[in-house]
Amino acid sequence: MTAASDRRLDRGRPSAPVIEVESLNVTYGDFRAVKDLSFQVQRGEVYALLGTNGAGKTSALEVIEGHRRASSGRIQVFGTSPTDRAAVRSRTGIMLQESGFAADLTVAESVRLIGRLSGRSDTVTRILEVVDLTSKADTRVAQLSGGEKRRLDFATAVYGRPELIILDEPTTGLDIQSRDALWSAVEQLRQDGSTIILTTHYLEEAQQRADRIGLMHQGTFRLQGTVAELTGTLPASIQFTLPPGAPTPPLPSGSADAGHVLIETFQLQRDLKQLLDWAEDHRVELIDLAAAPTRLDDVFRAIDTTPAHS
Ligand SMILES: Nc1ncnc2c1ncn2[C@@H]1O[C@H](COP(=O)(O)OP(=O)(O)OP(=O)(O)O)[C@@H](O)[C@H]1O
Repeated sequence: MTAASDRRLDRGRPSAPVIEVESLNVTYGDFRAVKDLSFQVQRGEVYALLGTNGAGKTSALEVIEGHRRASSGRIQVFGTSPTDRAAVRSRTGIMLQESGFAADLTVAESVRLIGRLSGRSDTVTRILEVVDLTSKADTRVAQLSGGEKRRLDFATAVYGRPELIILDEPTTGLDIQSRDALWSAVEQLRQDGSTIILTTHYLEEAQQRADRIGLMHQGTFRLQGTVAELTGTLPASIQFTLPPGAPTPPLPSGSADAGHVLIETFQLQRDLKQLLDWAEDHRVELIDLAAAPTRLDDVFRAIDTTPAHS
């Protein structure tokens, strides 16, 4: 039995979280970049840390990676300290925000080096296929494009199919095909039992791919949960224009300038049905009718007015 199938079989059993963060604080001098952050990532989850620029995402990830010491707090990875290299490093693949490869090594040499440093076993051929750099195996790192360098960074994280994969803005600078390929590779790793934590500024990706999201602003979580839980914090909207002389619709609504009506609702389907039934009964045409569910973008835009919670 392979390690991967072993892990798949294990997934049904309750197990300790892979990452446990309790009251994490990271300070730079007098500046508190991360303030009392608490969360857990369960085995097999894809967890996305989202947030505004400077929210503290990379600072928090660096502590989980073991690259930075927390100013205070309790952080456990696989039930031990992330700085316990012997226990954690060989089980963890990390893609940093910025590449650190020697410019004069070739792509194949770089991957071989990763392999030796990781302590995991894999083949250069397989990894180059996963990150679609087979045709660049003999190209020097200095000659790679920005997107190709990012794919080589991804190779560092997935070499040897680690149990925990930490990705800091993995798809920044990648074209749409490369982004889709990266997400397919992540999905495959997750199916094989890996746990993934990542940061991204592409909200659509997080909406489609993450099991849970932590939304950070100014060092703290403003919201944490599934996409449905996050979008459920704001109302959806129904908009239309009433023809002159039409009766008043049955639902509480916002501005009616020039007959334009905006209805905000947490019960989109129910209220839309009620409105359509009313319009039919009263023979009213709802001009330019549009119903929009709440999107992650809306939640993100409202971040300034969302109170902090730990
Ligand atoms: N080494 C450092 N010394 C001083 N301040 C730092 C240092 N690293 C980060 N900061 C500050 O800490 C805050 C959080 O930075 P961090 O890189 O963790 O944010 P982020 O959420 O990853 O941001 P982005 O989305 O822009 O990458 C920022 O205000 C940043 O300027």
